[in-house]
Amino acid sequence: MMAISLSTSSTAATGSHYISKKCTADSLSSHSQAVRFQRIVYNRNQGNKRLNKGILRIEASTHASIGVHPGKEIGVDDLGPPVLEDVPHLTDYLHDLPTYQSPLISNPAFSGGNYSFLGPDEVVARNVVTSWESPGDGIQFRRAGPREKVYFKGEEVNACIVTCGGLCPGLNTVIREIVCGLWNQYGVRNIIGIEDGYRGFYSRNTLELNPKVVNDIHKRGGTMLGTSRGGHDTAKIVDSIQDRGINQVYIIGGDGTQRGAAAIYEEIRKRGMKVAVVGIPKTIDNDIAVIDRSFGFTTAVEEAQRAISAAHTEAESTENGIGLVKLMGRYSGYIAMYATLASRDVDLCLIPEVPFYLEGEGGINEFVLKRLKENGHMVIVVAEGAGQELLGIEKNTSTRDASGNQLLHDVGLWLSAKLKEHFCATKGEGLNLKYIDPTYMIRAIPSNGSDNVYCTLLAQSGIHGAMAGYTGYTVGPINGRHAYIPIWRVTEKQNQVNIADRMWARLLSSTHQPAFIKPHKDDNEPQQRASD
Ligand SMILES: Nc1ncnc2c1ncn2[C@@H]1O[C@H](COP(=O)(O)OP(=O)(O)O)[C@@H](O)[C@H]1O
Ligand SMILES: O=P(O)(O)OC[C@H]1O[C@](O)(COP(=O)(O)O)[C@@H](O)[C@@H]1O
Ligand SMILES: [Mg+2]
Repeated sequence: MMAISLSTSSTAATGSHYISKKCTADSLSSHSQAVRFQRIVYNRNQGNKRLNKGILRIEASTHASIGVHPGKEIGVDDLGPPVLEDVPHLTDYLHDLPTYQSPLISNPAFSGGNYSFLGPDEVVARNVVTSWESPGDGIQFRRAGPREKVYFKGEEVNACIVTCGGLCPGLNTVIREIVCGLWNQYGVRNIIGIEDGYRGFYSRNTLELNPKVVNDIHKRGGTMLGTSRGGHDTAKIVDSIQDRGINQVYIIGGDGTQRGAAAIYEEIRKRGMKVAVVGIPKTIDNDIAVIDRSFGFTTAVEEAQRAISAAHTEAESTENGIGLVKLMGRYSGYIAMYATLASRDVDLCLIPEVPFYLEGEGGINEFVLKRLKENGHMVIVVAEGAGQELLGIEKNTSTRDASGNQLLHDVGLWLSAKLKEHFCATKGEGLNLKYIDPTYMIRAIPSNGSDNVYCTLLAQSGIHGAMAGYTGYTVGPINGRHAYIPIWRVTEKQNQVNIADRMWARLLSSTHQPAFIKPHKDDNEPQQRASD
């Protein structure tokens, strides 16, 4: 029985705001109902500070759901303003699906220890750093993990896995762990791999996957399934899913891929199919919003150290030596920033988020000459997307790849030429500049130990959600805990390095590089960049 009645009353004189709720004993057993209730309270109090001091009177046995005792009067502030950004569930559009006891209950790997299934009210908060004064935005995501009730019997699952977009260390590990997790934990026996990305759904054969086939793949870079850019045709993909009788789709890829996954989910829902769509976020650039970091990132940063060390060795072995390393990072400079922080040999790090300039006071030329004078050598790390505007690339006119991503010009070559030119003109002598561009070497490698563990968690979190009937979600860690995230959340914007954040400040204090704030032409006041 689901009977909720909300009644509100407020007295303007005192600013008290009463919300009382009467419901039957089992009415708020559903967490989403409890959260909806909290959201109503929160929304009602938004925009009116006085009402935040109001009283929420709970008159039902909802304490288990929202953590307070029945009948107790508590301030709205006691509850905080939680807003669950929930993910879709198959029962949102297929109302009478049967459920089954999770097979994990009798799995020795789980039942031997203190294993417990996740409750309906377990969530992960987006913000964990808040203040006494303000509890933060209250946004929460559903915690990932196994549920006691599942919506698929192992033997009825027909799963498929596809990898899309650029390579990333750990792709094979995720594939392996999805296969092994489905097989060993849920008794799934029908798992196929779609070859070569989205287009493989309708243009290629499939690979049969089982624990034996995937056993060693995590030791190799790349993806055993192949990948591609472009070629997403939603209707054709869903036709193929329907024709093959697939009912769980695991899609591993970056922001473009997740947009494709959202389109697939929408079409599947429109057709009323019992198919769970799971997005597993992947990108070497670490630019996926909401999640802590993307898998393969730490492996790439580690590999980048080899290039930076080589650049340093070359630079310090000659007079006026510069080692210049270009690292991946199309729109965000995370790899360059973390590789710089990890190395401590870097004198200058350039990223897309920080516009820079060469000439004049506070520019790169001045800094390079100064650092060479002080140390005799220097190391520069530049993210591939940095300074594109200086190379004369207009955002909307440049060429794009098959997925619509902007194709970049080589900022490393450009910077090498510019520095040599300036040094020769100023000093009348040559610069020993060695340009190292490891490009694909930092991503076409197997993942390191820590990324492997992370990939395992991602894969298993993804599987548990699909088995529990959730769909149309991306899985990933938020503040260290894995959660199910609505896909729109991770595609609405790309993460970029926040240069107002302390991590960038740490880098600046490690490199002592210029801030690239140009002196104002007229009054010598610093001119703030628009992006600051
Ligand atoms: N807006 C979109 N809608 C549907 N599919 C998309 C969209 N953007 C990209 N894709 C598809 O996602 C796949 C991977 O995208 P891409 O941008 O190359 O890599 P990534 O997913 O790593 O960002 C491609 O097959 C591409 O066609
Ligand atoms: O594989 P391609 O098409 O050369 O792409 C190179 C680009 O891929 C990236 O590794 C990012 O790829 P994704 O967006 O697919 O994760 C960028 O760093 C780089 O600019
Ligand atoms: Mg991308």
